[in-house]
Formats: sequence, C-alpha cells, structure tokens
Amino acid sequence: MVTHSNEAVVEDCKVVFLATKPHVLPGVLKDISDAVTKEHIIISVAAGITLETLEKFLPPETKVLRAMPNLPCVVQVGAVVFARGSCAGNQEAAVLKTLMSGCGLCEETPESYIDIHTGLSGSGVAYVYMFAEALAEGAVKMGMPSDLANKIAAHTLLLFLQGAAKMILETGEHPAKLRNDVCTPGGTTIYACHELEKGALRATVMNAVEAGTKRAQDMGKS
Ligand SMILES: NC(=O)C1=CN([C@@H]2O[C@H](COP(=O)(O)OP(=O)(O)OC[C@H]3O[C@@H](n4cnc5c(N)ncnc54)[C@H](O)[C@@H]3O)[C@@H](O)[C@H]2O)C=CC1
Ligand SMILES: O=C(O)[C@@H]1CCC=N1
Repeated sequence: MVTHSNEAVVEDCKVVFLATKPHVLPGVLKDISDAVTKEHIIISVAAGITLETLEKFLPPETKVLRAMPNLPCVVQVGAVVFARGSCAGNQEAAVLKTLMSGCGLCEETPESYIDIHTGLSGSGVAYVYMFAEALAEGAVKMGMPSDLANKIAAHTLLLFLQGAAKMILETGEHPAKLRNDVCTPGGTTIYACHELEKGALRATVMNAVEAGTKRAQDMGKS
C-alpha cells in the first residue's frame, strides 16, 4: 500500500516502523496515536528519540521498540541494536529480531547503549567512507588516476577490512595484537602507522564516536 496518510498505514499494518527524521517524529506520533491499539508493534529507528518519549506520545500499553540500524543493512551486512519499551515482551522482541536479522548482526541491549551504537556504528559508516576517500586521495597524490584509486580503495575495504574483522572475531585477539603482527620491524607498515599516529588517528576516531554518542543523547533531550 502507498498512501500519504500515516493513520491509514497504522490501520492497515500490525508492525509499523517509524523512520522519519527525528524532528518530524513527534508530529507523526500525534498523527497515528488515535489509530494505535494494543495489537500493534511500533518500532522507531529515529536517532536519539527515547522509549520514554515514544511511549509518552502513544496510548498506554502500546508495544514500542527502539532500534538503531546502519546503512550496510541495505546489503545485509549491517549492525542493529534494539531495546524494548515497558509493554513490549519477548514475542515483540522476537518479531523485531527476526525482521532485522536479515540485515546482519542484531542484538538486544539496554537502551543506554543505543546512543553509543549510533556514535560507533550508525554514524561510523560515514567515518569508514572518509577513510576510503582518504586512502584513494593518498594514491592520487602519488600519481594513480582517481577512478582506479577509488575502485582499489573500495576493494581494500571490502576484502582487507572483511578479512581484518574476521580475524578479530575468529581469533578473539585484541586489534592491537593483530596490528602488531602486521608490522614487520623496519618495514612499510610501521612507517605508515607512525604517520597515522602523528595524525592522531585513534584519538580522532575516539573523539568522533564520543561526539556522535553525545549528539544522539542531546537529541533525545530536546
Ligand atoms: N541514514 C542512516 O544511515 C540512518 C538513519 N537512521 C534514522 O532513520 C531516520 C530516517 O533517516 P534517513 O533515512 O536518513 O532520512 P530520509 O530523509 O532518507 O528518510 C525520511 C523519510 O521520512 C519521510 N517523511 C517525512 N515526513 C514524513 C511524515 N510527516 N510522515 C511520514 N513520513 C515522512 C520522507 O518521505 C522520507 O522517506 C532518522 O530518524 C535517522 O535518525 C538510523 C540509522 C541509520
Ligand atoms: O546522522 C544521523 O543522525 C543518522 C543516525 C545514524 C546515521 N545517520
């Protein structure tokens, strides 16, 4: 069904995803509130909007869940965390988990982790694109044509990061140990890593995760 009426969607569907921009959501909740019943499962993916706020706008006893996906869900390799509201039970959590598991990793967590997941992974996809852009531009600086550099940077992320991530998950080793294994004494990697340290890569990425988390927390307050 395609319609301009949010109320009609709620009347026609039992499971409803709220996926507007966060500042639009209060208006949408007001639109649908009269049509929401105890039979509905309402799932919000809006950054920062708390379960408390969602429940405040909806009738008492509404089954509400809050989820935070990320862009790679589109290609089934995303990461989703979710938390349930006061009236959502195991059955509603199972429905969401079944739906979202098709998108990749899907974990139920305490609600307080959702803003952190937003800073880490929801927004984190953008940090990785910036890294891909920077890798390609480094190669362009050294004389490689841009098209080829971007293609190789994308493959570098696809193959190397997938492999690198698999190594962390399958060996259970800390990333620092695995990075050390790549650094041949006096070799290319330690020279390149030295430059990344001079640019404060790790501190900058930590700051980015912190900034993303705090912004999500602030959006929940306003
Ligand atoms: N883009 C991302 O990677 C992620 C986005 N989110 C959250 O998802 C939500 C949507 O973000 P995007 O998809 O990026 O935005 P978007 O702008 O692409 O999508 C928003 C959608 O809301 C619709 N819309 C606007 N006003 C409406 C109304 N009054 N009633 C019904 N629908 C309305 C628009 O037609 C549009 O399809 C946001 O709350 C964001 O925090 C969460 C995780 C990742
Ligand atoms: O930038 C944002 O607010 C949304 C939430 C996570 C990804 N995009």
